[in-house]
Amino acid sequence: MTSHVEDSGSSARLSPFEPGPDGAELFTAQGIERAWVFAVPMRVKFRNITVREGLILQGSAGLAEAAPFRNYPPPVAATWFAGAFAVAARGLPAPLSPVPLNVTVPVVDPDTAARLVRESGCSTAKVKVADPRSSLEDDIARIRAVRAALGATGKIRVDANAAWSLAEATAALPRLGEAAGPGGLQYAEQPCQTLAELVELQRATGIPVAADETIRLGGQLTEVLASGLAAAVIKAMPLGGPARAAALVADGLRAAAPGVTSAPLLVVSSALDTGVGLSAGLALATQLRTKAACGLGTLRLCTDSILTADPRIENGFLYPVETLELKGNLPPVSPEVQQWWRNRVEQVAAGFARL
Ligand SMILES: O=C(O)CCC(=O)C1=CC=C[C@@H](O)[C@@H]1C(=O)O
Ligand SMILES: [Mg+2]
Repeated sequence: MTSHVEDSGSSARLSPFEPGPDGAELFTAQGIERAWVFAVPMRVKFRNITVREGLILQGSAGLAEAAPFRNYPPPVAATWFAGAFAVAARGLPAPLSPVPLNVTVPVVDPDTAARLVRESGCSTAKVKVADPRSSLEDDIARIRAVRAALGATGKIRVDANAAWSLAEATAALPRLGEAAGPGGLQYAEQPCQTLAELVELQRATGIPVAADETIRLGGQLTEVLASGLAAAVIKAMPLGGPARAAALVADGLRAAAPGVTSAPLLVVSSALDTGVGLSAGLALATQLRTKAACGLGTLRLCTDSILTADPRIENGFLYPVETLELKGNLPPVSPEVQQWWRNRVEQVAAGFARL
């Protein structure tokens, strides 16, 4: 069920990044002084990813992360780059607050799931479900193991990454809620694809539902905030950086206010970022003053780090790191990966030129 990444390749990799001609022009216009490409192996396969890749950009205010997933469409990738340009040029607000975390439980066997929960110190767990490589019975066993490790008072969320039809989700969620035991599920994150399905599912099952892909890929943050869904998953860099993400949330909540009686829980989550992107997540959580456990504990899913010091996880909280500094002695990224990111930046530059 779980594919483990080879030990031999467990080191993070980092190389200076040479943009192509259009990318170089874009970087100069955006005040980017230096850039690097990174590749960090994952401990376990996570949403089909075994190596997390992306760019680190340095501007006058510091480091920023531009790491849209390879399969992201160009406009979503461009928004992510725009966010990185903003962070590199203007920096993050200070000071950043520590935030409570959820432990992220990938599609692993029940014993591994329980161990991840126990090691995390978190009182909220987010369990990945509905993976094509596993069954509903596997999901139920994983959730039971998580409940046993978490104790009766912990909260359990599940994330289906839009894998189910409305009918499948309507059948599966009550069973997962039962497996979660006391209190059931805190919420189910993106069980189905469309916002209409999510709203109908929450109404039909009475189980709280959160939107994720509808926001970060579908661009429907405002609609989600007005929809009556129980929670909204907000990711700083895919939404154009922490300042823009916070502004979009504030605008959306203002617009929704007259008709919506209860605002959704705002859950700031990682995009499997390095410590650079996670710092932007901390900035967003600080600005939104969200009390919900954040999905920013994902460094545990990686084998290694590109920074000399990362935001620190302690007792289920993430604490900011004062200075972001890249390690100086990492092995280089493969030519194929470097070329892929050169092409990605050329494509993003073409999009910016059309604006
Ligand atoms: O929210 C968390 O606990 C961790 C982050 C996480 O689950 C994700 C990070 C990156 C890509 C996504 O597919 C995935 C998610 O769907 O929320
Ligand atoms: Mg999600």
